[in-house]
Amino acid sequence: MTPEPLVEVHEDGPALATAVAGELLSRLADAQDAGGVPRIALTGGTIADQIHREIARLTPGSEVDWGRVVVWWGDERFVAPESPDRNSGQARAAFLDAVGATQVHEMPSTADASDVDAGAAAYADALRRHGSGEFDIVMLGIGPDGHIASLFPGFPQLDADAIAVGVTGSPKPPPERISLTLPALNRARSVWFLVSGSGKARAVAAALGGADVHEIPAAGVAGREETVWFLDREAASAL
Ligand SMILES: O=C(O)[C@H](O)[C@@H](O)[C@H](O)[C@H](O)COP(=O)(O)O
Repeated sequence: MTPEPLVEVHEDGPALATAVAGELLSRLADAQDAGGVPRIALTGGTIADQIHREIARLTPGSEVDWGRVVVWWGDERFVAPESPDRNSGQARAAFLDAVGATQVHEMPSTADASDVDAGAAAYADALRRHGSGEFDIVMLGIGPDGHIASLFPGFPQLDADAIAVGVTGSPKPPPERISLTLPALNRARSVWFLVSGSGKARAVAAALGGADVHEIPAAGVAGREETVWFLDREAASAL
């Protein structure tokens, strides 16, 4: 039985980004102090980018050695490696390069795999090889429709039991994506939802209210030890 989700509300997006970045650095430092090499999965999106930039700003004042953090993604757009749409490219620009992250496992691009399903299979193999099916922290944005990663309402991938899946016809452009599945995401010790803005308020309330996962995919994700909803006031306004 996973513990009840925690809800943390911050004034606005910038305050939310600072709080999440600070909490992440604190958790990573604690894990490293205990001799661990923490494994995290990043997400894409607007608030995630703000959080990433705060991580870059706050890291110099932290004890975190980013060379001893293993970085994965929960989802990625299946586009050319240099495309500005790539979640990994955005994260590298926002903080990974600046903080010196070296154990970074990007999801395949169109240059790495013949198609989106082959890319998903390759990422699943990489996760199995590195034994990192057990993430310490998975971070997830959420769409107005309740999607998380690239798992969208009504899509068959919501019922997949593979580690990673290809997605085509995404309602959020670009259309082709690779995503971890619900079983893979739910193997995380901690799941953090990162949500800013009134446009997500209905989805947040529905997910916390026990909506059907096929209607609100966010309702189907929980950490084995912890689930935290990091919200700003607008995103929390329907609770
Ligand atoms: O690749 C993606 O698009 C993301 O992983 C996606 O799941 C995102 O996190 C949400 O759509 C929220 O995005 P915004 O924060 O930009 O609304």
